[in-house]
Amino acid sequence: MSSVTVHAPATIANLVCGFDVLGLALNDPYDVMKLSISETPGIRIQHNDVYNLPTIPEQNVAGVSLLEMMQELDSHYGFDLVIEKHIKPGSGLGSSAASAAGVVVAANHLLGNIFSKEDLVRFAMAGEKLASGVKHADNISPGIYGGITLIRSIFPLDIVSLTAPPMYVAVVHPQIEVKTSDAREILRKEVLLKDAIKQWGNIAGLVAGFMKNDYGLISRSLEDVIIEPVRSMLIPGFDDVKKKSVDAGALGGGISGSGPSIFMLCEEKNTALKVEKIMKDIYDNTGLKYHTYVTTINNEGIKVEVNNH
Ligand SMILES: Nc1ncnc2c1ncn2[C@@H]1O[C@H](COP(=O)(O)OP(=O)(O)O)[C@@H](O)[C@H]1O
Ligand SMILES: N[C@@H](CCOP(=O)(O)O)C(=O)O
Repeated sequence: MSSVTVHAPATIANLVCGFDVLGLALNDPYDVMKLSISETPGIRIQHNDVYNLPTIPEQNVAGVSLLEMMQELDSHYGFDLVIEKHIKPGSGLGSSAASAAGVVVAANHLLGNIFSKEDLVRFAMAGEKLASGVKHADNISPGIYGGITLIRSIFPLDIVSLTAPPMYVAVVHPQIEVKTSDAREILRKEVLLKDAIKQWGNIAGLVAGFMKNDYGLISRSLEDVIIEPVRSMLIPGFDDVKKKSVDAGALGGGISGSGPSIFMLCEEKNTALKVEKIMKDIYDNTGLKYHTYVTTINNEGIKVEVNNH
């Protein structure tokens, strides 16, 4: 039986102004998944973690993504999947996307890389639909392509890999659960033209800032006038973290995905460490449990290791 082990990274969707269109992959944390291909049909899932997630394939985002892929295969293979989750579900760090993207990358490897990266995103979006009710690709794409990606269009898929200057990312994950489906439900369905103009100026500015290695432009563009004012109300300490981090020299930041995690981009490692300290001080005062990370952008994306038996 052949098997591979993949490291599926956490991802930060939206990158403040780019709701559903921008995302980046992180070097830490990541899930570890072992996938084996066998001649016994069906998908068998085991979770070696503390999150009590469903193991029935149709209820697990990894199972649903793999089923989507299997519909396009002629042969009737079976798969055994062991998931060791380190990215807490409902963290805003792309926990569901890590499972959905990780499993299709692993299966593609076992099948001889017959599918393109774009195909893999298409399969994994079925997992995101299960988790959040909507097919969005802003977490899955950076996992599969690595680095920072722009989803110019979802139907049909048009994914653009962006380059960016080196940056450090400080993240705080307050231990409250915000389900992506709930955090989407509370959003207004219409936007004012004046807000839309600000928002698309910021998205264009952020993409240009990444591509031109222009930290000043990146910093000025990290502003969200549409989603953040609504969702930030669900996150205790949000305004404080953001203001004090920017005062300490962070380029800017905001809600990671749909929250509750908050991220800050920094040019220097020292600044990211200062921001982490600010995050810790603020959450120590709230009494909420939390976890922090200081990490960098993962340009490689999901890492595949072949297991030798
Ligand atoms: N393999 C899986 N990994 C993570 N979440 C899963 C998985 N399978 C099903 N889910 C469900 O998906 C939801 C978590 O997704 P979501 O709210 O988008 O969190 P996140 O922001 O961390 O991705 C939870 O309801 C969880 O039960
Ligand atoms: N664009 C989505 C991203 C959700 O990310 P997650 O990490 O919270 O699953 C949204 O903002 O709803």
